[in-house]
Amino acid sequence: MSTPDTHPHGTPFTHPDGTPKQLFILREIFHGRRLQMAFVLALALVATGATLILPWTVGKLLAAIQQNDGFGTWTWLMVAVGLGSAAANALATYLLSRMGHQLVRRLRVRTMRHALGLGLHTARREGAGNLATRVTADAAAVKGVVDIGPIQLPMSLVTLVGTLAIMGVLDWVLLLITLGAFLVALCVVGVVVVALRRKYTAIQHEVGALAQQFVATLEALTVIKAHRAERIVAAELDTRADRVARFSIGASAMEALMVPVINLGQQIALVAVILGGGARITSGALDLGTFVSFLLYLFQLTAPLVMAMSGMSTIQAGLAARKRFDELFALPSEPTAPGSEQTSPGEADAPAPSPIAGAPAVRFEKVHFAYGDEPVLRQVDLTVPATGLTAMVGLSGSGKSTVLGLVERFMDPQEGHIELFGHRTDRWPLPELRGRLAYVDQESTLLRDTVRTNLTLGQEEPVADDILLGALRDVGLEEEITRLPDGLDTVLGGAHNLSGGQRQRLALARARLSDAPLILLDEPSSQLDSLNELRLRDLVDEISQDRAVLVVAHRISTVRHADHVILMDGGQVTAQGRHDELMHTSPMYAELVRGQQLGTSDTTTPALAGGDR
Ligand SMILES: Nc1ncnc2c1ncn2[C@@H]1O[C@H](COP(=O)(O)OP(=O)(O)OP(=O)(O)O)[C@@H](O)[C@H]1O
Repeated sequence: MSTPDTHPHGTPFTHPDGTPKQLFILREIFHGRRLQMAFVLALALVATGATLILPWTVGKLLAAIQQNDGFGTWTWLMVAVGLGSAAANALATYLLSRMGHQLVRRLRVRTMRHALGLGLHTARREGAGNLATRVTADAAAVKGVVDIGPIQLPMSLVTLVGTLAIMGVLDWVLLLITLGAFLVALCVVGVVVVALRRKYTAIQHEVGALAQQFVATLEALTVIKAHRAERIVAAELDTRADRVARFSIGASAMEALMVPVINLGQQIALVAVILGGGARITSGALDLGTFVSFLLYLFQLTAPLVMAMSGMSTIQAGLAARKRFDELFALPSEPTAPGSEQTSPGEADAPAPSPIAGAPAVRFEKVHFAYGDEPVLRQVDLTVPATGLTAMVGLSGSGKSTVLGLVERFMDPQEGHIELFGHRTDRWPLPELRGRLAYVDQESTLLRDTVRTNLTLGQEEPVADDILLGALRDVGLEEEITRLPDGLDTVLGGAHNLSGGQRQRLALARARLSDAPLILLDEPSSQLDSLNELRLRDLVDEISQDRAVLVVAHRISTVRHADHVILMDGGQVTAQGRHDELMHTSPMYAELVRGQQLGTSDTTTPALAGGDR
């Protein structure tokens, strides 16, 4: 059985070629920037070369001073080499860092687009906080690889090898003494670098989980405060933060080992070289100038070594983050995402089918669907006529919202098929399919954006103010919106929030403005007062004259009004027909209606979606 975001035939949510889209950091940096990269490389080589010859010029200067001959030239050369090395180094670092920021920008854009293009179920399973961490902390970790990986780390290694080579030329015996002294230190550091990778993976995973839990907590803030549960949820968050800290402290302990171990290696090497060098000078095998140069190279050895080792740990963190990006990019996206590279064969490129005249707006045939193992819809057959109002009723949890989600293709059925205006939904290009639907979800979700944006969501052309105000008038919201400080341009969500009923009406106005031939309304009147409910009824009547409206009905008044009623029970359609017919033919429907009529004080518009199953 396929997962909810997976089509039974492998489309639309599977990868076109079945391979995960990996993040190749170095390839991404070099792509289209070969010249710039070559320039940075040249600068880095100049800086490294200058660093390598600096001690040699010092040795020459010393010799010139001893012989009192030409030390001015060597002084100037030494200063020029020192300054040249610093300038080339600074410029290379800046250019590389700039490229890193550009790469991170591209990575963030790609991540956000990919996240927006994920199937709804997948995105929710991943979690908002966890996805957001990819754009923040994980992207920053990848930047570390760019700063270190392509230039600094190789240059450190070149400097290291170059320094060792020059030391070998100066005195190979002293070089052997140096290597022996450093060997143990390097082994310890090598083990630490490998262990760090595991630590960084764990830290990034825990940071994602912490962000995820924090976001989920903030989303539930009203309930948390109302139940004075701040302390309990804070304690849970503390536990998560503790886990992050524990792993981070473990990593810090390892990182802290590196520099002292290398320094210790250097100290031991220094003592050994001084003793060995003294003996060799005494025996005449080594002169003082060469010995001083050797010592300077020995001092210079630590910097590239520390850089290489700490660079390795930064790279380990970046590679652990890269794995998290790879995991995200491997998640299949819907073929609707803006700029999505993923299309489903034969689907996204296909022209939109023309609606078949006389075909119903929606037809389910033997549809079976489960979010996990437990079936939510079983063998569902239903029809929504191309015009008129169709009401779907049933107890809570009977699968009504799931039916709407399947029509929208937020997920696909595991068995059976669904038709929209005579064509199977899996044959419609997804944007075309959704372009034919207007959907008001159960929560009447609004964007944290202006009233105007919320009203015209999905419309490509700007809509005139009088049309927007007309739609607001139809849902009784015109006055309330014009009273807001910036009217249609007031940003909702922050200082200006709407009540539940106002949100519901705004969402209805958005559906009103759309010219979609099928309107899906998920309990649109659950928070409306009787006056606004009457408005809604008029509005739906008007819209359904020439279009199909499928409404998950909450109130008996809506159902009475409907041209067609679908009764759901336990994931199955148990009856379909007109309200009057069903009152006679379906005892369950009659009982539901009567039970609800008795169970409410408002006998004119009693609620129909009743108690939990
Ligand atoms: N995203 C999801 N993941 C897992 N299970 C889900 C998910 N959404 C819904 N369900 C389950 O599917 C079943 C049907 O849910 P659905 O929301 O379709 O019912 P409904 O009839 O619309 O209920 P209500 O009237 O309360 O809104 C329920 O048992 C619910 O727990």
